[in-house]
Amino acid sequence: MSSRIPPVLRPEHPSPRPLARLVQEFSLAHTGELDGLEVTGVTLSTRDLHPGDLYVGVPGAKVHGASFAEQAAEAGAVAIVTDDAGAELAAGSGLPIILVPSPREALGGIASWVYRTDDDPPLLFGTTGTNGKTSTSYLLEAVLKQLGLITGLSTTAERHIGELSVVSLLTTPEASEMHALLARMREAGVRAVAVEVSAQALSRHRVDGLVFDVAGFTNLSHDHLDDYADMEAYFQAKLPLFDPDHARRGVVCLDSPYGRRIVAGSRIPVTTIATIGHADPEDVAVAEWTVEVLDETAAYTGFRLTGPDGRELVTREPLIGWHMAANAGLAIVMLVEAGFQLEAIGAALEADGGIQAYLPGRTERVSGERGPSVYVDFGHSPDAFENTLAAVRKFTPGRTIMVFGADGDRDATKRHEMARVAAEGSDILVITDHHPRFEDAASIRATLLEGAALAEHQPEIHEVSPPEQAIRVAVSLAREGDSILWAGPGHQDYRDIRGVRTPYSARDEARAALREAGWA
Ligand SMILES: CC(=O)N[C@H]1[C@@H](OP(=O)(O)OP(=O)(O)OC[C@H]2O[C@@H](n3ccc(=O)[nH]c3=O)[C@H](O)[C@@H]2O)O[C@H](CO)[C@@H](O)[C@@H]1O[C@H](C)C(=O)N[C@@H](C)C(=O)N[C@H](CCC(=O)O)C(=O)O
Repeated sequence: MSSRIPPVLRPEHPSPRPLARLVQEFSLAHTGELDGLEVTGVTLSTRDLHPGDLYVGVPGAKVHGASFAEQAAEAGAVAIVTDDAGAELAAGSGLPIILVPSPREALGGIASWVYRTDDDPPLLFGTTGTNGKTSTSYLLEAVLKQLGLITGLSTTAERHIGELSVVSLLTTPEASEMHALLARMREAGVRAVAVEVSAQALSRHRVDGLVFDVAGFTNLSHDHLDDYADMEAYFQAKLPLFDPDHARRGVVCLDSPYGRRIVAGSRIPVTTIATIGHADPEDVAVAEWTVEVLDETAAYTGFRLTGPDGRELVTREPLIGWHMAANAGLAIVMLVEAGFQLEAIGAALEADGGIQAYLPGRTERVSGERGPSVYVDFGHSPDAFENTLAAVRKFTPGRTIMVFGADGDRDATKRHEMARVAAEGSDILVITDHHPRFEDAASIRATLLEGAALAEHQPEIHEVSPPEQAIRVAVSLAREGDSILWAGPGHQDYRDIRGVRTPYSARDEARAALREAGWA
């Protein structure tokens, strides 16, 4: 058992800035003497506080960050930035106190100032939406690399600085970490960065102080309704990315009905893209760019991207399913909007190792030549299940076996629908555990069984815990020609059980199960 918290990437050679200047430039009230104090970093966690940091005490869901002011002082913080409530809590710490109405809202601007991230920034791409934002970000990175740029990446899976890779804790890091990451990227010569932007990040000001050159929207469907009151609130959380504070221009995919609403609510110039046969025909008719899937196999998808002024790109990429062609189309149009020529992008796609780029755990085939095809996927919403199951079924001569569990302590309202969609699209369903967190795994499975019972089509259903056992049961039931789709864990290398991250890889478990069954 181990609990591993990924490191926060910071600049290796921070350049100190006078704290008095920050207060002056931002017109902030303060108590305590600031003259002579220099700041080299910013954090909102004492667990990641370096001497010389400004500690930003935010009111959290559980506790006010300012209640850790004394620990911050002991760890070498130069001052604390907080609100009125925080100032009372920090009074005994001996730290100078800089007052702001909302520390979370102030964090992005302050971090940008400390790390000087608005000084010659790289090309910034930000992608949001329920499904496809990680894949789109990886695709952007892959093509940008082929175009000759040193790239950076921030996704739910990993952060990349050129060739350096570190696993992620949050999908979108807190603003202090985001700006530290960008400063570290600058040291490494990074000139283009693809960032996955979650709704929670927008609601919590995690991308404040960044202006994306191009913002992308994939789609919106049921997710995160533990955090948002309803779909409308979830939609509204995404909209600020399409605001001049956050992006210069946008590319909006119209495949879900929310695309049209993003266009209507956007306050920046946007261009649109839609997938023929999947978006509403009226949206396809008005979209400036269209994606048309031409041919598909279990190994690749060929598609045509058509844009204004007769622009066209026909390509065949090692991506599975129409939804991946939609993500690729979005990434390509985002690059066009950033000023790259479609022809150059086409050449980058054709180049060896281009988009072959590693898309870890995105309908990743982990089986070999013999035996059932086994795919591990990261999708964990009903919509993602539907698309991935449809793609897998299409190339499966035999039966489709699905293995999945649901997140504990995350949106419980989607569990019935996830299970119903999974039952509808599979011949055999193996219901198992995912990250139980602090919930009871057996009762999550019971809810999933209830949801599966709502499907019109009833597959053979097994309930197997833990997931290491579930994949072995699935493999033992599979025959040559069958496919197994294990949805949820994707690239992740741990399971969260009662707050402890236990090392575990679905990809490794699936390979081991195939070996033990004599298929590999
Ligand atoms: C609901 C939520 O967003 N919570 C975030 C929030 O935690 P919190 O408000 O509970 O913080 P708290 O425990 O009350 O502590 C308050 C403050 O005291 C600080 N503190 C606390 C203890 C201590 O010893 N020292 C210290 O400095 C904390 O760092 C924090 O700044 O602030 C923390 C510090 O930055 C975040 O790690 C934490 O994200 C948690 C881990 C989380 O799971 N967030 C999810 C909802 C999330 O943001 N998900 C999205 C989308 C995922 C997706 O794409 O599906 C994401 O972008 O990851």
